[in-house]
Amino acid sequence: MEEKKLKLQSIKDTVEQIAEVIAMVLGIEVSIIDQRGERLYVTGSYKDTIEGYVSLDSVFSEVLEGKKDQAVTDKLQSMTCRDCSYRDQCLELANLCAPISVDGEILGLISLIAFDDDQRQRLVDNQEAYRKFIDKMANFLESKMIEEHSKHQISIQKVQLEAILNGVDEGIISVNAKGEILFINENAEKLLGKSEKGLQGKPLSEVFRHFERIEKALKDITSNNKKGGRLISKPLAAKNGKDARFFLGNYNPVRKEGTDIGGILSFRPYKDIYQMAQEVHREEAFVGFDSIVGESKILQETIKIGKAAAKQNSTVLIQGESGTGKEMFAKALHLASPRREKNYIPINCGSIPETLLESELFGYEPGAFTDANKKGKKGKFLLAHEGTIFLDEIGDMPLNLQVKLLRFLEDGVIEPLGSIKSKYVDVRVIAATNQNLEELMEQKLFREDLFYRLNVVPLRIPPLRERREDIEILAEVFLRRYEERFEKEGKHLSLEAKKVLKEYSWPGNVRELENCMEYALNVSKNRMIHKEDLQQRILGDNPKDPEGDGILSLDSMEEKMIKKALGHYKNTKAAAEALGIGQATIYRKMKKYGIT
Ligand SMILES: Nc1ncnc2c1ncn2[C@@H]1O[C@H](COP(=O)(O)OP(=O)(O)OP(=O)(O)O)[C@@H](O)[C@H]1O
Repeated sequence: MEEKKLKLQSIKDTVEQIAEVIAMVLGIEVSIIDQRGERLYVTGSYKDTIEGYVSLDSVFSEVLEGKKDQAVTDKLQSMTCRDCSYRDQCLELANLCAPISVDGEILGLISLIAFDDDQRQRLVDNQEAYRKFIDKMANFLESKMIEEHSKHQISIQKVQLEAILNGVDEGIISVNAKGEILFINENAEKLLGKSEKGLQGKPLSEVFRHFERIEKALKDITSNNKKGGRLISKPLAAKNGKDARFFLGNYNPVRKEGTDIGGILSFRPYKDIYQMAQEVHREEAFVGFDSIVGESKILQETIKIGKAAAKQNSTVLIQGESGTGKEMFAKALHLASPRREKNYIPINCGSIPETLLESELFGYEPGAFTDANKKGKKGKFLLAHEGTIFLDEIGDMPLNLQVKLLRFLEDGVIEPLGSIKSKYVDVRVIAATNQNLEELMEQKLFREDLFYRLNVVPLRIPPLRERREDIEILAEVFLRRYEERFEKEGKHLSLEAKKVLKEYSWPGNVRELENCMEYALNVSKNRMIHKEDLQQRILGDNPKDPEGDGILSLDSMEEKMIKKALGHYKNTKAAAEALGIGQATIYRKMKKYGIT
């Protein structure tokens, strides 16, 4: 953007007033000329007789070019006037000029003009005093021009700043030292459902519920901290009739020379932040094979097989105990495959009731059942068209669906419920199980033909106890993953704690280790995570209560109760019923605590 230059025209009113003041005080006419030689103002009765621009060979041009000093120019004696092309029309007998300049650049001049002999004589006699006076006046015009220029710059900056603030996704409100609203951006208007007009001048406590508490918290931080308090990620509820709108906000005080002169509140809807956090976590959580942590030879070998398998289109059967990372491998296979741009659709065959699994997988036609969605439903296979479907817990798939899956693997077609026609879909299948499929086959619970169709590329994920070298690095990765969430950064494992971790059998594998680190981070009280900060089961059969007071965390209680119920009933359905939770919930919680 071109920066506006300093110009005398921008203070035209002041130019006129100053010219009149000088003329009145000195009794001599005054002309003020700008940088380009235009007479901006002439006092007295000659106003209309004098030409708009000075001639280029006049004494004024010399002053504007910085060639002449400020002595009186007497027309009768001046060489410049003798050669001036305007000489014959010129009515001026003498003049005294003072340049108006800023930072060495001449931006115009003030000229005292004698139109008669009396004025000329006074000019000659008092030139020293007059010169000082018009110099002062020139200085005044200079500072006025600078002031006008800064005002202009500030107004441009204000417009730019408002455009920036209106362009951000957050709501932004600035307040003065009393907490009254000065500015509110367009997004804040939208989020609060109120207009800027209605909000200007109002205290924030009229806009947000319980803002007084926030102000008090701020004061408390400020009184303990010379730099002044800041609030980060504070929950805010905006008053909106009976309803409230919820946000997370940051408040930054604006301070000048140690004094609060106001503050800036920025806020986003709570919902957005939650979604964003989830997305970031998901993104950060997985980028493919590179996210699979572990340096053991056996794991590296498995990754190598996985990478090679990813390039082909063959069906992969991932086998491994619960929590070994089967799902991770499945996702990594998809991301390393030519299908990576298409859908990856995971489905857990064990956590969906048998009656629903068929429609979940293969969908149904419009009007297939009386209480079904009238438009029909696309099954996971159709959603995964050209991509990958991950059939987790394949060992739990009921036999009738095993037939349908086999049909797909053999002919590439599926049959949605209620349809008489088969549909062709292009889907790569990755299946996983922590069960022993050979045993299931012996018990006739798993079809042999399906097994061989699935097991084209077998991938066995080794349990953690077979790759103890990975334990320390995995533990470290999980500590770093959770430390931000719990705001407990820089924690490390003591040598003793590492030893315990390495010796433990890890029946819940990596998931159990992950939970163990989350727990340890939670309970540890100093920078080092000691062996006492680890869960009791990891410490051994007869561990000491780390707190010594018999109090368990709610998570530990939950884990204990689930184990007790499972031990007692020997099946998940009955255990879930006894605990008063659904079957999907007990599966989720079993997964969480690494219970197999
Ligand atoms: N090598 C690894 N590096 C990093 N994280 C891992 C690794 N292996 C497993 N995990 C983590 O452990 C947890 C369990 O992994 P995942 O769900 O893939 O296991 P799973 O074998 O599919 O379990 P289940 O059989 O119970 O479904 C996840 O949070 C995953 O991020």
